[in-house]
Amino acid sequence: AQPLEPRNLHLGMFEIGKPLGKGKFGRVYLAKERSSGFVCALKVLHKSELQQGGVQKQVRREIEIQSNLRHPNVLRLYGHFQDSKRIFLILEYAGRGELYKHLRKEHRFPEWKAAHYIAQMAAALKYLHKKHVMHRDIKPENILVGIHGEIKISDFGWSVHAPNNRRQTMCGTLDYLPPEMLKPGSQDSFYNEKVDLWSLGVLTYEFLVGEAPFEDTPVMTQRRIARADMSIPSFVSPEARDLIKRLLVLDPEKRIPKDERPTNRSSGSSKSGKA
Ligand SMILES: O=C(O)Cn1ncc2ncnc(NCCc3cnc(NC(=O)Nc4cccc(Cl)c4)s3)c21
Repeated sequence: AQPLEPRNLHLGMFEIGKPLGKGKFGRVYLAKERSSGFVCALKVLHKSELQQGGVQKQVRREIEIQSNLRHPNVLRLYGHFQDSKRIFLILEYAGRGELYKHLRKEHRFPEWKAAHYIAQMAAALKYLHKKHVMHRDIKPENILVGIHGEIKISDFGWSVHAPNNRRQTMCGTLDYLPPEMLKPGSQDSFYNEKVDLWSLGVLTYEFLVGEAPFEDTPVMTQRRIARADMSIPSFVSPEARDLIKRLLVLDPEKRIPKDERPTNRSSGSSKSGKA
């Protein structure tokens, strides 16, 4: 049954549990819907802070986009409600919390674990892109881990329908920004969901190496991104190196191209273009 069926959702319906974390715009709590016992995560957003941040429209868009998404590797947004001062997002609870905490603790993932995670990310992105939704903020901080170790892309606060030429003032790290979002050429420079494939390449690198490929001072990071200037350590396997190199391509249309002809390289195997 849909435990959160009634449209008149309100705070009194929930027993609030431990705090799960606090983001830039609000806190997240473990919560249980009283009548059904349904466990979820409740994100509390203060309208005043959203106004100050000028992000109310983004929250509305996130709710609209994410309410229609159903995929095992995309964190569910079950519903939302508000009172005079706050907006509440009713989210799927991810039992093993934030992926970046696991990454920092382990420094970097062994290839079997990184491959398992990147395969799930690729499946989630394939699903999102088929619906012409681009996330635009893929990074370890926006990936959660479920109780069975499966990963969930979360926080669609920056997601939009593709294509898009809106200039968003980015906050947070530049490390994951694709070149086409760094300095859009002319005003009508559109970018599309391929931006997520660049970020997937950065994520693959960071899982395997333990730091982002273009990590540097902000100015240098932008310059290195614009040139796809990175070096891959020798302990990274040839297969992983190949995947990173196929994702961190400056031309968005050349990232993991769909109908790639196997290159007739003399040495090495020519792999199919399948992502
Ligand atoms: O991650 C943690 O801190 C702790 N944690 N641990 C377990 C767990 N299980 C589920 N959710 C968690 N956290 C909430 C993740 C989010 C999902 N969707 C969001 N959307 C959003 O913040 N939107 C938003 C806000 C303000 C402005 C704008 Cl523009 C958009 S946040 C969990």
